[in-house]
Amino acid sequence: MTHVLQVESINRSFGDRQVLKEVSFEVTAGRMTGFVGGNGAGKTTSMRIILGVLAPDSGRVSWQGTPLTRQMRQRFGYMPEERGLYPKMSPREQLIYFGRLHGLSREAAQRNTTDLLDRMGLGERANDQLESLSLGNQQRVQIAAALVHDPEVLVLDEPFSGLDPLAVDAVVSVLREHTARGVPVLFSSHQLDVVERLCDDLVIIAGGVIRAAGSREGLRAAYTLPRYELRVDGDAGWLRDQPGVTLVDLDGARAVFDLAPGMDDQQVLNAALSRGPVRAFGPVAPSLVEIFREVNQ
Ligand SMILES: Nc1ncnc2c1ncn2[C@@H]1O[C@H](COP(=O)(O)OP(=O)(O)OP(=O)(O)O)[C@@H](O)[C@H]1O
Repeated sequence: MTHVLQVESINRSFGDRQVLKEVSFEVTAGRMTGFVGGNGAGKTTSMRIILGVLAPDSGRVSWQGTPLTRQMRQRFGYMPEERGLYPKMSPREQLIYFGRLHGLSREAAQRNTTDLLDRMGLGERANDQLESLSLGNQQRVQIAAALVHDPEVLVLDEPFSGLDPLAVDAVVSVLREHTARGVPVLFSSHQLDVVERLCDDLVIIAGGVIRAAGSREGLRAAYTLPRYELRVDGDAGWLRDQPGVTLVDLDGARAVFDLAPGMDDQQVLNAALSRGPVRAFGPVAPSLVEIFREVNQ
């Protein structure tokens, strides 16, 4: 398979503590992949190994079917957990510097810098000293630094932490442009609501082991309970006596219920319709928070 960043059977220990165990997952071109896991689960360690900052004890990482080399990684964009900008330099100087470091011509580096600073809402602060910017704005510069050389692959460690909702949207729109051009994007986050909103694929890690991976919809479907929501005009209490129905929550006209295996949800819908108008009826998809809790149990 081409155009896929492949992490294959990575193991890594620190001393006698194994923190990554046979970690395998893929980041597909043109998709935003959210990497989620609790504190100490192994996200940063995995990302460092992808970028070659840290060596695995065994396993490998490949891009487009070829094991990564230093030269290939030069074309990657990486936002490390430990932010590494120069406090006395201006955002503009830093971004041009990083662009040049990754092989861009001066003109291309300047062009990309101007464009990115504008897109990130930093145009007016472009020439201020970085340390005079708010933390959220410094974070935007850090993200821009990972993007300035038009990377082939993007790996971002907690890019959204500390950003206000408008900044999150600005960053997401820039990242979406990269995915639209076929760039695979891997980002870690603790903000499950943000991940849920913007990722196409998900990788969930706990205790150094990949617990679940796949498309957001696929995971939701896999973890969907036989749980439904019904909203009617009157009282939905009659559901109590409906065969196969176990009420989970009843709030007058709104009910959440589980349906026994093999029961036909359409029978319940018909029963509801025979009593009056039905305003909503359908399966309840689990939130990412619920999936996350379940795989961490
Ligand atoms: N250089 C190191 N030396 C020793 N232990 C380390 C080192 N780096 C990471 N670890 C350990 O490896 C485990 C995984 O850490 P890692 O930073 O990858 O987790 P994480 O999922 O990124 O966590 P968080 O969400 O808290 O940032 C942790 O138990 C951590 O203490």
